[in-house]
Amino acid sequence: MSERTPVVTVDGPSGAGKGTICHLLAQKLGFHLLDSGAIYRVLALASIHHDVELDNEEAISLLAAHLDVQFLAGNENDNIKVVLEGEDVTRDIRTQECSDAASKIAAFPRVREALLRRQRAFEAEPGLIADGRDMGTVVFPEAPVKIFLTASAEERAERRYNQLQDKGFDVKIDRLLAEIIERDERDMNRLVAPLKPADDALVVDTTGINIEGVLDIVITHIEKNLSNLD
Ligand SMILES: Nc1ncnc2c1ncn2[C@@H]1O[C@H](COP(=O)(O)OP(=O)(O)O)[C@@H](O)[C@H]1O
Ligand SMILES: Nc1ccn([C@@H]2O[C@H](COP(=O)(O)OP(=O)(O)O)[C@@H](O)[C@H]2O)c(=O)n1
Repeated sequence: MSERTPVVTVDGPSGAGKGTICHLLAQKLGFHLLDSGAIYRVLALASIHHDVELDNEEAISLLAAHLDVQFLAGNENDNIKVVLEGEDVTRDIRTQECSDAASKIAAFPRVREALLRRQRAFEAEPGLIADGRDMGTVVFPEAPVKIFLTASAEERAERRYNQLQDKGFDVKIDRLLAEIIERDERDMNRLVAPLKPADDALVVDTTGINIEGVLDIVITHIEKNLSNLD
């Protein structure tokens, strides 16, 4: 990693608000954005499309090395468009099936290794906001600013429920909560790059704090730690 490019890492469990806060930060600071979870989700979908069993580490790491994915900037309020092998999969990668599959394949060391360079290539001037589980611990360990967002599982399930309902998905809150707890366990207990705060991360429990409140806390921390912001 170059010493000059400012990288802000934002890690944490599902529904903690990483994506939301990272979009707002990238807009405010004019930085690039890495949604690393989307890469794991796309790889999971590619595995399903190619009929690769989700326990086949070798085949999935091979797919990872050759993954044909593009992240295309939408218009200002739009999310980034995700294109896998020429097909728009922006919506398909957000299903519960894909979340579950992503967290299963993300536990394989060779899969993570195969995706490392692709993630680091997002680092570019004037700066990068990196959203994920291991951004501060593994992918950008020298980042000058690290944040770890969390919230109670119940609140995260409720946020996810409202979000998926707004997008027109038919979901049940009990199932979402169970899925979030199961995914947290798998992400926190895997042998490589487990979900945990970096030693030098600011940990923010966002339970009961609205998006604006969280953004204030995070911006204050960034301003204190990135000296060259205007
Ligand atoms: N602090 C917050 N309070 C209430 N809702 C939130 C908060 N942060 C995010 N949300 C909402 O919760 C949902 C999940 O947030 P998201 O940013 O996708 O989480 P993550 O990327 O960590 O999984 C979104 O609909 C978002 O608008
Ligand atoms: N840096 C990352 C990002 C995601 N992941 C995996 O990919 C899954 C989906 O990530 P995501 O960030 O899109 O998930 P949500 O927080 O949006 O629910 C996670 O449950 C992790 O298992 C990972 O292992 N490492």
